[in-house]
Amino acid sequence: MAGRLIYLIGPSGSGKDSLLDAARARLAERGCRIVRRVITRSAEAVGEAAQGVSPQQFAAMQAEGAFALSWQANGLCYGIPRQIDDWLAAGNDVLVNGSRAHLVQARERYPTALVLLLTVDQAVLRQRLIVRGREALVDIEARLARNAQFTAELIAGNGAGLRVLDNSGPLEQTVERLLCCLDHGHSAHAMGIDTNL
Ligand SMILES: Nc1ncnc2c1ncn2[C@@H]1O[C@H](COP(=O)(O)OP(=O)(O)OP(=O)(O)O)[C@@H](O)[C@H]1O
Ligand SMILES: O=P(O)(O)OC[C@H]1O[C@H](OP(=O)(O)O)[C@H](O)[C@@H]1O
Repeated sequence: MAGRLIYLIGPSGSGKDSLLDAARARLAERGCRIVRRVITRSAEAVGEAAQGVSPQQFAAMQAEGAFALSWQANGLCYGIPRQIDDWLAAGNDVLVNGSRAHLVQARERYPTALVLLLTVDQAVLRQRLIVRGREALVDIEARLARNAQFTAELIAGNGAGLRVLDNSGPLEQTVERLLCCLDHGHSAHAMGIDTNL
């Protein structure tokens, strides 16, 4: 049986990468793979969770059909390697750190995708971005401003069927919520279930 695409989205700084790191071993136990993204960010800034490439390399990879999904956001290009289709065909679930702006396209290509929206209190979010210190303050403000656009779009209906996971509290709690979602197809402790945000 084919695996399921799990498309994790949420504001910049809501904790997508942290959650995937913290849940990595337990996801692997369940046969769920986490895809390593290709990003046009410097190798030092992407960490192990992504492959950093130049814009030219990214364009060449895209032209070769290397990506199952790709998008642009925050001045960067993001690609999800086509390898995920082999994993899905082999029966593995595949977790993607996705983009809210690319949700419609992701659902078109993977109609059975489970979409998880990670949320965090706005005041906590700003603080976490500042403490993380990956972007300059001006870029942090741009990322926070970008969120307002998505809140409006999700309220307008694009978010129907999303499962919401709140990450305002300890990460361990969010890991449990994620695993509950995956094991039972629903999030008993999530902030909302099948929300129409
Ligand atoms: N539950 C949590 N409690 C405290 N700090 C957290 C929690 N989750 C994440 N953080 C911290 O918040 C910051 C942002 O997290 P992270 O980089 O994982 O977010 P992200 O959603 O992947 O962001 P982006 O989309 O910009 O890559 C990090 O410094 C991380 O350590
Ligand atoms: O704002 P939206 O479209 O949801 O997401 C845009 C992209 O920005 C973030 O990446 P990062 O902060 O550059 O690592 C997300 O992970 C996503 O890929």
